[in-house]
Amino acid sequence: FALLKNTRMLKAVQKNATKGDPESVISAIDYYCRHKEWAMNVGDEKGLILDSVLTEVNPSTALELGTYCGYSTVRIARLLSPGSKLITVEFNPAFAAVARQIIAYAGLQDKVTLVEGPSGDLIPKMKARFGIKSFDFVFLDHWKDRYVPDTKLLEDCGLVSEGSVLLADNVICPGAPEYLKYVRNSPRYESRYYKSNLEYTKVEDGLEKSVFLG
Ligand SMILES: O=C(NCCCCCn1ccnc1)c1cc(-c2ccc(F)cc2)cc(O)c1O
Ligand SMILES: [Mg+2]
Repeated sequence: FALLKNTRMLKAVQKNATKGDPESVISAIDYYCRHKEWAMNVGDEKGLILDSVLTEVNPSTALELGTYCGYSTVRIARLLSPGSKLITVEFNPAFAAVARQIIAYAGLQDKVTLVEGPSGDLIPKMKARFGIKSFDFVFLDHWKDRYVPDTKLLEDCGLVSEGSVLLADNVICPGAPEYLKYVRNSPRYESRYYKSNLEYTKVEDGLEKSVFLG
């Protein structure tokens, strides 16, 4: 049933959004998830925080861990400067299939590379495969117990450098307590919590922004 939900979301985008217009794709998904079926997109409220952090960083290379249906992928890619690139990683092929179509519908496919597979295997291959020096911005929104191991992996692979910004979704709900401990206790990060709500609900959640100090 959950997989069918994603195709229903795609249908809602194709029906209600304008092809090539990212804002209308974002609105169509938010409307669908608020009024028809809840889904685990970062959503409109936390999305505004994502937008503001992204605009501040203005990354030339960005990484997203956890594509899902591509909602935050579209939010990020629509704000990238010309020539900037976003790599997004999704483990679930059914999610990835829907995301590709939603990203294409928004007209952002030239800015986005969607890679399918386990983040733990893909991260060490990023430099070789994509010629990435390091990521200026990383959005963590995948399995919450992968936030710490994948952050350590990014450090060990030299994929974050001084000034790189990590932004993590769901640090309260479902929660990523080990991650909060890691970035808040590490002398290598300057961390800040942005209080918000779980997408489309009144439940508390928030985003943690952590600047890598090198
Ligand atoms: O689990 C989440 N995301 C990961 C999905 C799978 C990632 C697969 N993958 C991709 C790449 N590598 C692995 C998530 C969950 C919730 C939530 C909150 C409350 C509730 F009652 C139920 C669910 C809210 C979110 O905002 C989330 O992001
Ligand atoms: Mg999330």
